[in-house]
Amino acid sequence: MSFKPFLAYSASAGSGKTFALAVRYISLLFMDEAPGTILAATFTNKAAAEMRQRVVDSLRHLGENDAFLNAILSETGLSREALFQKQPEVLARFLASTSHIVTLDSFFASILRSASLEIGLEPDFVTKEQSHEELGNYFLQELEAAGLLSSLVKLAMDIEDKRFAKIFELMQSFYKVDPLLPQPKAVHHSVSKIEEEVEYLRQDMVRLLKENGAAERAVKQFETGSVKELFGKKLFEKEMLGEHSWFKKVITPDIEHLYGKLKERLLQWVQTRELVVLNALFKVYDHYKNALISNAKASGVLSFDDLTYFTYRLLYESISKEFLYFKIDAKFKHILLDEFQDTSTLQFLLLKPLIDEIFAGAGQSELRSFFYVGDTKQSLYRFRGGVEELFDKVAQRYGITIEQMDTNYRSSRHIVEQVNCWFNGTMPGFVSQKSRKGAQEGYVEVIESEDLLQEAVTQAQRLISLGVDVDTIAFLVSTNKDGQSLQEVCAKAGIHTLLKTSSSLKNLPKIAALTAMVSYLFYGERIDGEAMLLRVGRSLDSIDVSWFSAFMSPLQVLDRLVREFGYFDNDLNILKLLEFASSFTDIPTFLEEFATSNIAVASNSVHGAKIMTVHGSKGLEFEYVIVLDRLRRENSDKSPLLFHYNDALFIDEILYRISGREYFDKKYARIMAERKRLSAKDRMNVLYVALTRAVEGLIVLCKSKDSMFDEINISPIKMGEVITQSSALSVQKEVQKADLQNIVLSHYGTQEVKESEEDEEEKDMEAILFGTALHYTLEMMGDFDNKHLTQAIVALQNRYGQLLSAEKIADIESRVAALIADESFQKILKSAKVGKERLLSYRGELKQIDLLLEYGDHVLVVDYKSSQKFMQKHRKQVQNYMQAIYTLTGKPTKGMIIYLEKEKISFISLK
Ligand SMILES: Nc1ncnc2c1ncn2[C@@H]1O[C@H](COP(=O)(O)OP(=O)(O)OP(=O)(O)O)[C@@H](O)[C@H]1O
Repeated sequence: MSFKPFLAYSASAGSGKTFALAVRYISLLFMDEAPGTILAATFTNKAAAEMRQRVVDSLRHLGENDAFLNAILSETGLSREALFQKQPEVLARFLASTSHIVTLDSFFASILRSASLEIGLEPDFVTKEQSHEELGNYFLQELEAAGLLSSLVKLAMDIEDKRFAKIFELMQSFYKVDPLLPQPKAVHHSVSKIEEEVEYLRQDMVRLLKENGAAERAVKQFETGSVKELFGKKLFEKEMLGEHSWFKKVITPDIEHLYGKLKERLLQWVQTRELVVLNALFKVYDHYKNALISNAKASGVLSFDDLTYFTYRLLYESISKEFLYFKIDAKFKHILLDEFQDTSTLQFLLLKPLIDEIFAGAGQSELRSFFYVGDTKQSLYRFRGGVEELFDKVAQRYGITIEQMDTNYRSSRHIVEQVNCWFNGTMPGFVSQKSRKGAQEGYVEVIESEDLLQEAVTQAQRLISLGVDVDTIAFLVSTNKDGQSLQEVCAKAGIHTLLKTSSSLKNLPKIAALTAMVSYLFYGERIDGEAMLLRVGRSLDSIDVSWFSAFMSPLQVLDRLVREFGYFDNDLNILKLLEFASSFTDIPTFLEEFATSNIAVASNSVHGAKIMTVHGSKGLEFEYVIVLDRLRRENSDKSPLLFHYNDALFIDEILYRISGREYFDKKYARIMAERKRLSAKDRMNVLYVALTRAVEGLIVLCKSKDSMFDEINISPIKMGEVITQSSALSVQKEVQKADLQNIVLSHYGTQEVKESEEDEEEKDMEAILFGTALHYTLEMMGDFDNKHLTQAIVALQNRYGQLLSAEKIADIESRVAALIADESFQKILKSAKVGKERLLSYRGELKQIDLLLEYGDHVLVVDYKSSQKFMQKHRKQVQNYMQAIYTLTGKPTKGMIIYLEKEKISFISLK
């Protein structure tokens, strides 16, 4: 057994840190640890959901991933036999208990919820960001009630600094780190008194300079109208005035002495001003904080910052540890943390009581463990309080061994080599990675271009034309705005893309077109109907909508539209829209509510190249990555206050930022230099994250001047070739207009897109309905397992509940259950890339393939049938599909008909 209870991995991108975390989690389960005692925290909800899925999948299909299996065997020390013997029990136990695979935020929310009454907060709070406007109002009311509105005005006047205009942001930046803030120091001096002294010194200086015959321009440096103006003079960067060429000839010991005193006084001036400003800010901040707290308590709506603040108060100020454990009904014996380099001090402090508890019990007979992984080269969230220094500090504090991992398991050979080459020597502390044995050659290309957007489109089109599936391409950009620009250009070029911000249902063009059609029918604006008609290749004059009545429910109208125009197209998002519409009785309310809705897009129904920011891509991987240089200038750091953290990672200094202060204040100069170094490091980290996301191919598009890649001395190169597994399988997933004109789409839910000639089979309406519903269930299965079957049956009931009897639904469920329990079926899925309901256009016909399984060297076309009644016809149909796939891919193509009959599942292979 190689299980080390206290361990951290600090390792480069793609070296398997998240993989190791999953292995460790499952190993603990096999070591008989209860799921409820293990806390596994990831950075995003998506990562947490993936981790949960991964645990279930791995427990179900333990034997299918050798690397995973071997790692678990080594961690647990169990034999293969023992492991497989335990598998059903471990899976059952995991599924039956509460697991804690979560984000830190949701974990803190759960702690807070279980004991919130202790701090006067109702446990049914919701977590949601609130608008600045709303918070601003609460804040002003609070200040007014305390008679402090005038101090806010005075503060604004005193500071006369544009950066302070965003006072709420400043207040919020305090609130974010509230427990870490220092007490403001008392003010011992008066600003006006210091200003008077400065003025005397300045006048003396002018007099002395003139007496010594200084040139006019030299004297002028000191002939200023205010202390602020004098403070801003660049000449103060000189330690001694004599170092400045304009004063060299006239310098005397008296002048130099005066210069020193002036600098001293100016430093005292800025420090006193800082204290005055901070004290005023803190006074106002107290009220801001009160406003937030009472608002959160009254409304039951908490922002993420509120969540952290309240949890901190709960853990550190309100209750005992014993009481907390009693309340949260869990005692964690194992903690596993991913992406630890981006953990903030506060987050760590919230976890600390739990970690301390683990170490307090270490050495006793019970197994306890703490494990964290991260890569300080990938820390991107300093601006949100992430402190990479925690990585080492935590290891030191608890005596944890930090281990390295040197092999890259993610990327192809050329990518690993090229990343080594770019960062070796340019990124401090970078250690080259090795490629894993048997890694693909892969592909890397760096292209210089002045029109990055156009080039990105050209490159994506080229990849697609070479057979790359558009779903496997990701564009990485610097900002959301850059992403939007790229999405527009891609849309014009006909490349389907998914932007993170477009993941709300109302932003999907297909759904937007459908709801606009409802709007057209109700309000009569012709333009609203155009988008949908264009998509189905019809015109307003050619459609009959006489069935429409303004008194119909939104659901009825949508349902009718979808049926009339064959719009369903197996799209889960249509179902989501129908579900949403079902709660409205009138059309105008539905349209209004939909316009402001935020309904998540069905995750497995989203197709297209992904567009995301580099920050958003952290921890993820994609087959092909196109990284774009920055399209817009980077915003400069304008924050008016600088926080300085001490060794314990608490804030020990808040510095008022003013240009030129570094000439007077050594500590400030040091902090500014450190900040500059860290910003440069952050920029480098962004490049590192961006360039390490690709599995197979990486294309970098950079500008010839002012490129963000300048820091790693990038230059055009090309290594390797694009080699795709499934050349032409990226056939249109979106129905093209031209195709639609040639075919008649049948009603949604049917598997056959082209309506075939009337024949005996299709006259039996009952059988058609049953067959359609069976296909629909199979189509709704995310994966072929029982969990997904349960979900698919819910979808089936939603859709066909009115049309099918309970008996028929139960029949469908048992047929699909029998299919997924069938070993030979699971065997054909193994090592195949699974495509469901693949739409392809062949010789002017649209074909929809139930299940397309792509293996390394061949393809298998699978068609489901509910009865063997028309076997000959079925064979012909599948052979037809095989021919189409063979022509498109050039790969040997086999066929299979799966008969899902009541009594048995049978498989007919076709060659
Ligand atoms: N020991 C291993 N054997 C085989 N494949 C592995 C192994 N470790 C990791 N992988 C695979 O390599 C890829 C990268 O792994 P993973 O995401 O865990 O890396 P990471 O270190 O967390 O990366 P990042 O720092 O970018 O988040 C994944 O596809 C993973 O399944």
